[in-house]
Amino acid sequence: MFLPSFQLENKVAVVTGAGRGIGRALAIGLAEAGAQVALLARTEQDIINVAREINSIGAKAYPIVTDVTNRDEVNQSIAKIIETTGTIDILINNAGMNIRSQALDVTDVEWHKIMDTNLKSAFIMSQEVGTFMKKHGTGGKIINISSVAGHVALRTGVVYAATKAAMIQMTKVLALEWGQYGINVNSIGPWYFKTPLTEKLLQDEKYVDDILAVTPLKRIGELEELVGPTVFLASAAGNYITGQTLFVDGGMTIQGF
Ligand SMILES: NC(=O)C1=CN([C@@H]2O[C@H](COP(=O)(O)OP(=O)(O)OC[C@H]3O[C@@H](n4cnc5c(N)ncnc54)[C@H](OP(=O)(O)O)[C@@H]3O)[C@@H](O)[C@H]2O)C=CC1
Ligand SMILES: C[C@H](O)[C@@H]1OC(=O)[C@H](O)[C@@H]1O
Repeated sequence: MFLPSFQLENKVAVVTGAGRGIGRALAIGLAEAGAQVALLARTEQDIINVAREINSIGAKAYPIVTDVTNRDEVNQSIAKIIETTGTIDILINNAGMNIRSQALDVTDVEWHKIMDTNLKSAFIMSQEVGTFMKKHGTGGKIINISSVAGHVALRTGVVYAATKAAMIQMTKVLALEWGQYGINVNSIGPWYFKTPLTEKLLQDEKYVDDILAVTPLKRIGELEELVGPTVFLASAAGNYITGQTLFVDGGMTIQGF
């Protein structure tokens, strides 16, 4: 037998930013692969709605209102997940936001908002879940949702780009430190996908033309095309992959001239 399992039966996954967009899609996809899924976000109704979608396919979901930039709330939510399920096997650091300012216009408030939401949250979630995984001794999978913006220069803001580049480097160092505990740490780097974060931009035909001009596959990605690579990295099929960033980008990051 050479084909490993892509199934996540009996696994417990935690998804941050699971109430909308990519996080919602990843949470449902992980549940479809067999996982129980804890859904973390600040808007209770959003995560309740996603939990209902997951329950409707016969899977278990745990909506837990959490501001993942707040260490105390993170600790309380992780303790609640472990108390309820007994374990955490998979962490998806997806929560993120952007304020698309030119560098000279960025305020301190904007800096801290983007840094805390995109980078600090991923780090404190990884610290708290990594502590459990190390102590529990059964390893685990941590997947950070970075962006092509962390690898090539986009016009969507320098602070956001810095957080996404930092996520890629954080992925490598955590993979180095935690490999000995059987914890795989990887990143996914999406190009544009239609979500509430990008919806207005993707309604602008000229903007979409600009996107497609630098996208070899000449189309915007579908959310299920992010779910597949994420489930792959979260499953046994990804057991010997760590410290890597998988760009799910229609070829955008290889486009030269
Ligand atoms: N859409 C795209 O084209 C791309 C997106 N990405 C990345 O993918 C990730 C998801 O993006 P996308 O789905 O588009 O974004 P959305 O704005 O659609 O969703 C963001 C999610 O994160 C949650 N969130 C935001 N702040 C916090 C917080 N402090 N605590 C807990 N949850 C929080 C939101 O819920 P709530 O407000 O209720 O807390 C929401 O559920 C982000 O990291 C983004 O950078 C990367 C490349 C491209
Ligand atoms: C592709 C980027 O991650 C994405 O594009 C946007 O406009 C968002 O603000 C993000 O930067």
